[in-house]
Amino acid sequence: MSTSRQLIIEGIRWTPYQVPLRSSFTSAHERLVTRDGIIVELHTSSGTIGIGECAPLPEFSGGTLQDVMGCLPFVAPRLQGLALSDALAQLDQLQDTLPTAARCGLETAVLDALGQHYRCSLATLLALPDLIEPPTAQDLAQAASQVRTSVPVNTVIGAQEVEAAVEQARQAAAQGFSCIKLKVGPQLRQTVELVAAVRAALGPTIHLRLDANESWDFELARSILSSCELWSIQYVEQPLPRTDLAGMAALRRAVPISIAADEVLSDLESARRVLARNAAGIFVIKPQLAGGPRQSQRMIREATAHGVRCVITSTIESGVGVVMALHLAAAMPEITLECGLATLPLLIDDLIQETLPIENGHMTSPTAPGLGVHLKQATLTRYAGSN
Ligand SMILES: O=C(O)CCC(=O)c1ccccc1C(=O)O
Ligand SMILES: [Mg+2]
Repeated sequence: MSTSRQLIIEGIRWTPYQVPLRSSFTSAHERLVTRDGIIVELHTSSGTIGIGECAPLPEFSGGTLQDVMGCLPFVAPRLQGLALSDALAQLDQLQDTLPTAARCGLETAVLDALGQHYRCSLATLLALPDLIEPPTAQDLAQAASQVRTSVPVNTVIGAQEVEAAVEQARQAAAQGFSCIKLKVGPQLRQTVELVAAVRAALGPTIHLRLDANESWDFELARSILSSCELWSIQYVEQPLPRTDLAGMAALRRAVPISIAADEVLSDLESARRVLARNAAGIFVIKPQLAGGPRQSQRMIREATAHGVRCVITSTIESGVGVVMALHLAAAMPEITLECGLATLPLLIDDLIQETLPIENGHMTSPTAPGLGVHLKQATLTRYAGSN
């Protein structure tokens, strides 16, 4: 196997996009109408192109789209001329100076090119014990054998009137989803009514999870979750503000429902703080916000070592970012719960040529080299943003 050392980064291009959602999507944070992000294309000396996506969520962490746009002209030249493996090391070194989504997009593009070079999927690359170069054919076969072919996913239902949410939940169950996540807000009666109605409509076996996106305080959380105990909730994401680690830890003791950390997880350090405070039983890992697939892997391994289970989710980005997260989920045996990756149908267009079907509540990571997906250039041009 030839080493990737001969493979040099010749240039990096980036294109901002703004893709409308099919219909607006509401959480306790905001009402999302369009999704903005940046597609990165990395050209190598062998003529291959690696792609990646930067799609920050400013209300979470890691900066704004403008922050990412602002840093790319400075980072790109520092990667240019480097071998792919040196570029990964360089990104690690720059880690603290880059918005996490920038690091995520650049790292994805490097790994996509690396996977194409070794003719293995990104999932296989991520399942290697180490990215020591070059992996032998046996290393790659061993890693490939650990990759799951199919990843169970949940669907997510935006905050809305009970009747409409129940109808969407019915449709999701009919499509084969066995896990449904409901976005909820700071209303006690409406939330309990919603959970009861969805549970009644779906029967006892579907997994139901809630996402409060920080909109509750301790007493409201205790009331809602105590009232929902009967309806069997898999877990609730970020019930309390991200700063309230003590409240999260106390809530875990006060209610018999698992508490998941989401907004509070902005990097490895924040994950360590949550683990140290015993503030969550589950981690929601968004590779865009964690700083890319490899940083996500570090967080997932530390969490797992502490008995905390992890879920990988999208940030409602395009197919480029979602397929990266799907490869990550497929590569890691630690990931056993349903992942929040069924979000491409929310967008008018996913910007990729391939389709990533959701069948019976599962998604399959591509086996083609690298990410295994390619940009629809004309569509990217059509949705090119003005950022
Ligand atoms: O988890 C999912 O099913 C989809 C991902 C999701 O809900 C989400 C998407 C964009 C921004 C925030 C969130 C969130 O989990 O809070
Ligand atoms: Mg969440």
